[in-house]
Amino acid sequence: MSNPILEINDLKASFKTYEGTANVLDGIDLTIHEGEAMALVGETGCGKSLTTELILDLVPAARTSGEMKFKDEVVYSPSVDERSTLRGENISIIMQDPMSSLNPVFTIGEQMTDILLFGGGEKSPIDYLKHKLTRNGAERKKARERAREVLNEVQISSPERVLSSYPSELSGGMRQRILIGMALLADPDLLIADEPGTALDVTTEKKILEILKDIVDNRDTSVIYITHDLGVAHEVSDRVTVMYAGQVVERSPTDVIFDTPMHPYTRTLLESVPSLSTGIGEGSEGSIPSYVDVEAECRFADRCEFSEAACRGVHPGERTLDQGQSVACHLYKQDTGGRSADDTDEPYIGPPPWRTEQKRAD
Ligand SMILES: Nc1ncnc2c1ncn2[C@@H]1O[C@H](COP(=O)(O)OP(=O)(O)OP(=O)(O)O)[C@@H](O)[C@H]1O
Ligand code: NI
Repeated sequence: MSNPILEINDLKASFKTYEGTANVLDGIDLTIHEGEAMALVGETGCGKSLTTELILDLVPAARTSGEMKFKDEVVYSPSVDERSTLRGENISIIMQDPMSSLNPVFTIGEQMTDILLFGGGEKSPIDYLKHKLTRNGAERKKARERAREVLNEVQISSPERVLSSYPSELSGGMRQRILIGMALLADPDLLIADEPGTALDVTTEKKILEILKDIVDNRDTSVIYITHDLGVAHEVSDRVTVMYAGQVVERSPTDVIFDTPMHPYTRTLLESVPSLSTGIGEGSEGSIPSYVDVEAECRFADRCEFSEAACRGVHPGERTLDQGQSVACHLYKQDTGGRSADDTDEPYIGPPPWRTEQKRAD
């Protein structure tokens, strides 16, 4: 396997709310390798966006702990007060909502060249105007040329026209492509795509995902796709990380997880992927627990048909299985004769209970 580009260790994040402290992220570990496409999957509110926004330090209200490394450089650690900011340099994020990420009063061309000339960060209006007036025409022309290049890359066939347009003059699909283009301007080594295209109709969303996948394949960029849909993950990713209520419950190569989901939550997610024949997913019952006073150590315990006393008292820990899969679930301790996840050197590799039931029925 290639080198890790991003490593996150034991990331925790909480918020002060009127009801008390919301402990949202509960020790997230993530590793992305060079050139790898990872899908971060889980239902709404489970902390997918928060995890990736913390990488870019976009959540000032969050109280955090843990360690983060990007290309072997420590960007965040409990011993360091100030985080170095990676935004715009090596990591780009494609936001979910094209309309709120584009400025309605500037043309696409102006917005793209401004990113190239002044960076994407916040500036005071005075600084901004000063810059804008002093930059020379040649530089601006070069920036516009580069903007045209990335618009080609996102398969926009009339880049000149688009560069002269205002966001409101373009379709939703077009705007989403532009956001992808903007994320590419900085030539990022890691791209984070937060549910790209989900605000659009299904056909357009599919097209957006295809374009994105082509770009990622061509550039060999590492990418994190955030999605609530395992069907999407199947199309675009090499590896899947499943989150539930601020915890990672399972990781797996994409092709393996569809065949053998190990965590009961992954299984319910799979059942909610619309089947090709009926087009209707079953969905799963219940919703994620409140992050204020989460009691169970496995946060899925309340919704899990296999839950037992241990699930509420002890965090299951993550155990490595065959085929590059790993799972955090007490189910996979039972058949090891009661040994805990930490002291066993022969991890339980038997099938999940629903598989055994299937076999009996056959
Ligand atoms: N600034 C904040 N202040 C308070 N709570 C926050 C803040 N940002 C995120 N949260 C909480 O963190 C939890 C996780 O949110 P997040 O947006 O990461 O979920 P998600 O998995 O991306 O969901 P979705 O699929 O709906 O985008 C939510 O309960 C949310 O209320
Ligand atoms: Ni989100």
